[in-house]
Amino acid sequence: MTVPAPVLRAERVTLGYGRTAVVHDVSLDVTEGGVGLIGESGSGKTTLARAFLGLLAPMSGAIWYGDQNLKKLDMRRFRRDVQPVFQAEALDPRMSAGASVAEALPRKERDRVPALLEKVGLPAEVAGRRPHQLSGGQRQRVVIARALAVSPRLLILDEPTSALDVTVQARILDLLAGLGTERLLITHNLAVVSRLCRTAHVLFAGRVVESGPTAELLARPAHPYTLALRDAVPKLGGAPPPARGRTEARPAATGCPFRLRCPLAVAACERAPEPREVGEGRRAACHRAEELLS
Ligand SMILES: Nc1ncnc2c1ncn2[C@@H]1O[C@H](COP(=O)(O)OP(=O)(O)OP(=O)(O)O)[C@@H](O)[C@H]1O
Repeated sequence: MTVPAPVLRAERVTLGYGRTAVVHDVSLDVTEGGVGLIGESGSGKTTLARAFLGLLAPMSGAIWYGDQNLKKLDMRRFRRDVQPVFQAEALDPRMSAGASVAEALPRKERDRVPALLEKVGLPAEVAGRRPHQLSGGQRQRVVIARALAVSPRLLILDEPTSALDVTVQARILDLLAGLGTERLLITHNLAVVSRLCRTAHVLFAGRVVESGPTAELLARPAHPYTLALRDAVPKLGGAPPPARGRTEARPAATGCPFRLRCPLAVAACERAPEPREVGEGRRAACHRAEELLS
């Protein structure tokens, strides 16, 4: 079986602001079937997404689009191929939904607005309304229609449903799943990743601590941080999950960054674990991954 080439690839990328690195030595491929970046606030998800969009140059390492380094790429073409889907709050409050979508289209293609609105499940009359006259779900659909206007190859979605209530969220996820456009999804919501991404990468303190097929990674985490994230999801009607480790502790500056919060930490964790293969298609940066998996 031939493995399709990744759409985008981060190769040993370190990213930061000024001289401060916040994403460290990350390698990951954006492959077919949807890729999710999971992690708590401040773990570096948006920073990595900005680098994948060509908005932030790596301090070291490289981002590849096919066989081309983003640094040397014709960005006009790239910006059509790889589209961000921002949160609906980014819509211009003075513009109607139709005008917002039309703005993203080349002038001679502006008659495609009704078809694009229909594609994202919006009735034609919505075109004349401004953002405050739309529901949260409708606003998010307008944002998606804008991104689809240039027929992109890949969507980079940053928390596309976090501002929406659960039923609206489910309908937007159905819409995204049915589009057939490749996606890189950034979220702290594991249910969203399960629905839209075949592969998931878990980020902690700017490092990928675990990667693998989403279903297996969530069913049987190989890193204690993935386990903590999974078990922190409140179950409807269930008791709150028991606290694991010290959730308030900052990432450790030396050794494994998760060790001060980790219920499984041992002396060996003072030495930083390298990411390594821990099963088919699975990698984890934890000295105790095999124990956790068994
Ligand atoms: N423009 C900036 N200047 C300086 N530091 C920044 C800037 N943007 C983000 N950071 C820092 O980089 C780190 C990673 O932030 P980032 O926004 O990538 O995290 P995140 O995982 O996307 O978080 P969230 O889920 O809250 O959006 C944080 O420590 C943050 O404070």
